[in-house]
Amino acid sequence: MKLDQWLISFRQEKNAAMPQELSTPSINCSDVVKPNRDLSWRIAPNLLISFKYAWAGLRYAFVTQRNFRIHVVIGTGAIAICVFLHLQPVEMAVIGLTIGLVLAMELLNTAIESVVDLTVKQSYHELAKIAKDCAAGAVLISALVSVLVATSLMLPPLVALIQSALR
Ligand SMILES: Nc1ncnc2c1ncn2[C@@H]1O[C@H](COP(=O)(O)OP(=O)(O)OP(=O)(O)O)[C@@H](O)[C@H]1O
Repeated sequence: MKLDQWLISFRQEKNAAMPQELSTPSINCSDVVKPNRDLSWRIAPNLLISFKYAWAGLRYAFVTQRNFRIHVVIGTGAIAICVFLHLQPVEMAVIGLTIGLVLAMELLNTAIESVVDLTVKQSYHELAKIAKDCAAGAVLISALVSVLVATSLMLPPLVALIQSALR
């Protein structure tokens, strides 16, 4: 049985089992569940085109989002320092993960901002504020965690290097 058919029969069974005053209005799930994503304006026909769209998203974020550019520069610098300090591969992997997390959060923040702006345009809405503030909060949390991780992994070898240079 297809997913949309299953959802329709599930909802009908659920409504039949409920007292009439508690049952939810019947929704035609085939209007909501679109297995072929009929609501999408365009669907990437193959993997190569999917990568092209993903690259377009990255380029958009880099060109338009100042914070994304700052995080790219800081992340690149952090990787350069890791290489310079000869950190262990696992330490580099952890720092790389946190850099990736921050950049991914920035991209999601940009996506949420765009969807919110598309929905409410230039009008004020309390839910738009919550969505944007929470997305910005997610970026902040990931950035703080990455600073904590980078500091705890880079500081000891950096201090040791400076001390040996001063001797
Ligand atoms: N339509 C809206 N309704 C209510 N509040 C909004 C709306 N648009 C923006 N805001 C408020 O203004 C703040 C800044 O909006 P903006 O679109 O610049 O998001 P941002 O997260 O600060 O952007 P960036 O991540 O690029 O710095 C939001 O965090 C939110 O509090």
